[in-house]
Amino acid sequence: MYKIVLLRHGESQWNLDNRFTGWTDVNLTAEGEAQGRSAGQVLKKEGFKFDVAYTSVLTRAIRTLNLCLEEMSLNYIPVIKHWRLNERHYGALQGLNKSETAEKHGEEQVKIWRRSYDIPPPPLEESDPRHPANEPQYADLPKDDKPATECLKDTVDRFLPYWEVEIKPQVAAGKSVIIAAHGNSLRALYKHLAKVSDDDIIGVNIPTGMPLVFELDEDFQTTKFYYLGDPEAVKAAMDAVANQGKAK
Ligand SMILES: O=C(O)[C@@H](CO)OP(=O)(O)O
Repeated sequence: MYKIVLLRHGESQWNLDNRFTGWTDVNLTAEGEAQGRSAGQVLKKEGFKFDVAYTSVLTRAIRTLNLCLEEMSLNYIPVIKHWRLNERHYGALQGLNKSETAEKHGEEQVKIWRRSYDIPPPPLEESDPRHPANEPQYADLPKDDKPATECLKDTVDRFLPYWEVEIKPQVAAGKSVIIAAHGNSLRALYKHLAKVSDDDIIGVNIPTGMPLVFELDEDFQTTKFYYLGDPEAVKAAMDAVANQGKAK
């Protein structure tokens, strides 16, 4: 049996401001830092130890992972950063307030942009400084890999090859793995591991800073998955994420 841990980054400044974030590289709030540390404490208490960690190239996930590993006295393990674990690109919505967008376009439209499987938000122009074509950390990426926007399906399509080719072989080789990433990039992996349908993934919300454990059999079929922590707090945090797209 294999066990892997998925960890969404702690609260970011734009989570607090309720703004669409995507590939925007915002930092953690003090609360987000505390969530990263508390995830590490819970994992340590539950007896988890990791051999290797994967994260995105975005500060909020990298720092959450580092704070978590520090609490676990695991600063020494390899941390592999890859853009394929980045948050779903939110296109031209990046930077906008979610409630204000719901007031302007309607809650239903915002829910489609936030949670539908295959409808992407409006794209960024390639000339926009926020487009990955204009950001130095993505200079080496082939042009076709630099998104102007993404729906969840696009995120699945770029995350799963990395899971299959890089992460899964490590797990199969007996390494204990933690993946620190983002609400929607983790929904992409969750959808695959928990075999959630395109329709049902709309209802899945992943809270910040709460370790999510997947138990897998030898064939990498999920036998069980659960959050560590108080179930009521987990439920309240999931509902809070869902409600971010409501008009005020
Ligand atoms: O803004 C974002 O990038 C994501 C995660 O914070 O938000 P949402 O939950 O609305 O998909």
